[in-house]
Amino acid sequence: MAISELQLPASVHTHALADANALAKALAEEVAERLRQAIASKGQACVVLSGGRSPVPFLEQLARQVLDWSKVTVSLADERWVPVEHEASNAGLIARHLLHGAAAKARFIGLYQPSPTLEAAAELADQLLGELPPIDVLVLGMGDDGHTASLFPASPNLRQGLAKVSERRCLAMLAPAVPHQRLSMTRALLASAGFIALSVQGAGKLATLRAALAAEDPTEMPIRAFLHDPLDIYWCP
Ligand SMILES: O=C(O)[C@H](O)[C@@H](O)[C@H](O)[C@H](O)COP(=O)(O)O
Repeated sequence: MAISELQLPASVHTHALADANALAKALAEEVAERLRQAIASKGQACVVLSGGRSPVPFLEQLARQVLDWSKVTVSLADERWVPVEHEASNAGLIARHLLHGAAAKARFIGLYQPSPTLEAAAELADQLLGELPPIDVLVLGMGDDGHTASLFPASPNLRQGLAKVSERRCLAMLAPAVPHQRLSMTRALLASAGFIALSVQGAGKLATLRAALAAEDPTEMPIRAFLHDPLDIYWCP
């Protein structure tokens, strides 16, 4: 099965790449070009990235791109509520695979905050994200259950997290897999991005996308919140 077989809305563009390295390179080049354009027109650029396992080759390719990283703000679509030293930290992932060499000059705004409770940490992150410039580029991943960022089906706060209009930028979420406690940018903030890419690999994720396209309720599969607006899907077998 290939991504071209999906019945996608006209606003969704697909990029089918031969393998994970080709996808990483193509997506990194697209993201870098859009960041250069934002810097040229506004003097600054903001990119919001997702964590997980698959983004590593993309992050390494992005770190190699030639652009004025001192004018770029990098943030995270979501975070596991663990310190940056923890192996599951998305901030740690970004530090290891993107923010080195020239890209170390970028400003990073993370979501993790030490706090007595997850809810209080989300409120702190929400305030900190008040400093986030307009998002030029957002790169989302997607879980097999149709979650994206840390907008997980059945999570408390999910309905608030999926609201099209929201004062909140960040909410506490619960994932079915450890680390359960997550912090997620809200749909309202994520959907404000100028360019949104969804990076997915393998037949399983294609099957998830097919299921997501077969119904409308985003509380069942939160990725649905992003499939009916402009979106570029990068896929490889
Ligand atoms: O913190 C996270 O885990 C991510 O932000 C999450 O939303 C990720 O994008 C999906 O789980 C897909 O992960 P993979 O791309 O590694 O399968």
